[in-house]
Amino acid sequence: MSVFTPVTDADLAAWLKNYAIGRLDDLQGISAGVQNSNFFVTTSLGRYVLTLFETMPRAELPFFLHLMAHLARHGLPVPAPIANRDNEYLGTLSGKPAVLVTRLAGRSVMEPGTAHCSRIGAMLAGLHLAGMSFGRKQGNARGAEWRQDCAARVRSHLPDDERAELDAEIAFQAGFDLRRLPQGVVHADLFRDNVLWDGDFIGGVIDFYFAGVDALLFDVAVTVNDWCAGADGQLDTARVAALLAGYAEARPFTAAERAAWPAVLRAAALRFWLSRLEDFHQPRAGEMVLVKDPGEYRRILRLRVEAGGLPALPL
Ligand SMILES: Nc1ncnc2c1ncn2[C@@H]1O[C@H](COP(=O)(O)OP(=O)(O)O)[C@@H](O)[C@H]1O
Ligand SMILES: N[C@@H](CCOP(=O)(O)O)C(=O)O
Repeated sequence: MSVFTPVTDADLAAWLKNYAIGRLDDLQGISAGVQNSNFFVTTSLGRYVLTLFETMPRAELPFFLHLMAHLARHGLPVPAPIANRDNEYLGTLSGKPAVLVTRLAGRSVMEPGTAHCSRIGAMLAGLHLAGMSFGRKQGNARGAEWRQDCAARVRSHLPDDERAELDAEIAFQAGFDLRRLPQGVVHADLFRDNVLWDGDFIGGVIDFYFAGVDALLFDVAVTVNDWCAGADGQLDTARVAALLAGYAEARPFTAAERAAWPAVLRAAALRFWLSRLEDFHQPRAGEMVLVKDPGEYRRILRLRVEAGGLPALPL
């Protein structure tokens, strides 16, 4: 979505009295996104995005909000959370934890070229380096343990051949520990639809609500699987090379990362196959709900498993 929880103009206008951003002019539900309810909010003083958190525990939210504020301070183009008159980022609206952030300029580019991929690689490395000085710690909510648990939840919904594929990948990943690789704060969902372009420049990186501490290479793999694949899921070697070179210029890869790369690409593909399977087989109710195709990530995973000639990480 999605809008799972509606917000009325009257409720929002009353809520905004606790902020210093003027009076409400317009409120529009946003149909993109899958996990939270999002709205574009225009006030007499500016343009914002309102997010109502649907399922995440309230205690986990300050990590994301302070991370965005931290990265914005480090010059990265991320939404800045807006503090209310009590100096808090997080409030409550329609019974849900809620935040306002700045609305960033630009549009997603869904058919990126090598120049886009090079910038994305550089920005991701910048995000990882800036994250090193972020003091709060919270694990990746879609990390290795979640992947095992989610597989156990969805496998009974699958036909035999698909279940066998899933079981085989879970067994493979169980023998592989991402914690041996360099760790840090990862975005964990840096898909094309989470980046807004302002001409040739990155105008915004959004959707930090899957961020957490994990292997930095996992983030690179999530990003490569989305930005550098064709419609058939095959990797485009020129885009992969551009993204990895852009990244490595700021943070060179380690020998352990180079050895682990094929397995990490698989872990990253598995993570999105699983979440899409869960959303597909156990959908949540809502006013506008977007469900993404699990088949796309099953295919991507299969290709990464079969791949002989995966582009290597640069030295
Ligand atoms: N700060 C922002 N600035 C501009 N657009 C935004 C911003 N945050 C979200 N959006 C828009 O809302 C859509 C859904 O947001 P997203 O964070 O992906 O949803 P979800 O939280 O459900 O994953 C995005 O695709 C984008 O169009
Ligand atoms: N990027 C994920 C889904 C997460 O949704 P988002 O709208 O929060 O990016 C996917 O493609 O499965």
